[in-house]
Amino acid sequence: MALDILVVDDERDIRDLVAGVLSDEGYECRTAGDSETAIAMVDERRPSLVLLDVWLHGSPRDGLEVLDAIKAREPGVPVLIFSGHGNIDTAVSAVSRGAMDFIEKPFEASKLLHLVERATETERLRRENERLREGMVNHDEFTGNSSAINQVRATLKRVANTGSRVMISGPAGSGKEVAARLLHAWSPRADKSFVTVNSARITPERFEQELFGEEDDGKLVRPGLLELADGGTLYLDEVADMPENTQARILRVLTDQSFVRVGGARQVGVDVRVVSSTAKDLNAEIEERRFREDLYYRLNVVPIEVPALSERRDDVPALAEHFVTRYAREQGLNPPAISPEAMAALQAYDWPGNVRQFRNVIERTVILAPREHFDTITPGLLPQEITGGASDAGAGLTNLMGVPLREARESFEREYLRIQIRRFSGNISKTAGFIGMERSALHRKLKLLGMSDRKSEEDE
Ligand SMILES: Nc1ncnc2c1ncn2[C@@H]1O[C@H](COP(=O)(O)OP(=O)(O)OP(=O)(O)O)[C@@H](O)[C@H]1O
Repeated sequence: MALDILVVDDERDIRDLVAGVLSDEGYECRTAGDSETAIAMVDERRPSLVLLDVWLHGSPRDGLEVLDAIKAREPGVPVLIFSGHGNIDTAVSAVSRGAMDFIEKPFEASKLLHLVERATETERLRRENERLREGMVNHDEFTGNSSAINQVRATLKRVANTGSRVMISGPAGSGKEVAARLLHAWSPRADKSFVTVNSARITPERFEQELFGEEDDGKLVRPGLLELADGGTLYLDEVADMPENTQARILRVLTDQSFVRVGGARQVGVDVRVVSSTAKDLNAEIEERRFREDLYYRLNVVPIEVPALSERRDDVPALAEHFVTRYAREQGLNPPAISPEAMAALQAYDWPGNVRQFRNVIERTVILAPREHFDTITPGLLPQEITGGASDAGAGLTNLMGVPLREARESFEREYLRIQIRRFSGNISKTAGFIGMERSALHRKLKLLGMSDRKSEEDE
């Protein structure tokens, strides 16, 4: 989509001339001849840039007042000022009130184009960033129907419409970013950017430039991530990794909704919703003085916890179906079924890398599966690390050859029940249902095998 520029000048010739030059370069132009039309046009659709004459004959508001009105509505929209010889002072004061730069009339088309290009760089980067992220992330839905995930989804829905800050905690790969994107997609900011600040990937020396952008002699050199997120959501991934001096500055941005670029002197206003995530225990980080307590309270208005996959094993079937379908399609295959034994192995495994590891395992399995008659995923197709338990059982069988049948049977039953109970997260009713026993009979059996666990009984 072309960048949309609003040209505001009371002289029709100038408006048409500027609009003509810009249209030839592929920009989309709207024009306004007076202050009120200009403001109405900003309200109608956020422009990528406004070119504004300081002198607006016959308008209720002059150029500086129009500038204020635009900045009050859309603080992130850059404004370039046209000035005549007689009013350079006004143009300079416009810059101190938030305009990006000014250009004196009469001007050369090349000079105008150069300034416009620089002024729209933020918008171009913002779109580019969005496009890249969309391609990369593939719009994962937040798959899963465990009560934990349903609860997360319900909280996201409830807070999406508010501007509240949200902090999402959970181990690496559990889906914190997927949850944050869903929150953004459900919020009124959905048509603006979702920008990620990846604290672990930015070097501490570059942090401030990345976040706040750079300015030289009053001119924007490079916009920061905060500006790219204007109107949208800023996702602070792993906040605990943020350098300490940046923590203090972020705190100020949250209070003022404005910041100063590196090398700059004036305040730049932004309207962002901040969502942060952490895999660390922030209370411990605060105690160790690595994370600011005041920032913690600012960010953690609505806490959301995404548990490890091993704590919500009932999400495994839905996730398996989701990823098997996706990767089979990518390979041009019909999605295969998953055998009950393979599903049991997937559910019993502990997934230290959580959903990310799960996704990678399914992708690898689908890619490496033999192409002929590939209609079902069986345990043999899963990586050894996942089915390790099953092959241990084979080794166990050899060991059992040395003991009487009754002892061997008990050993087997103990191992079998241990895995099944884990697979159903300790829920005895569900385990009993699956293995085909009455719940009370299963309790008796567990007692007999010396496996009854008070916790799982209390859980029911
Ligand atoms: N509920 C889910 N439904 C579908 N895909 C998911 C889900 N949770 C996680 N994923 C997948 O797992 C990958 C990792 O998720 P995500 O990046 O959100 O984790 P994270 O908790 O933010 O981890 P990290 O802190 O390590 O970045 C994502 O790319 C996504 O494909």
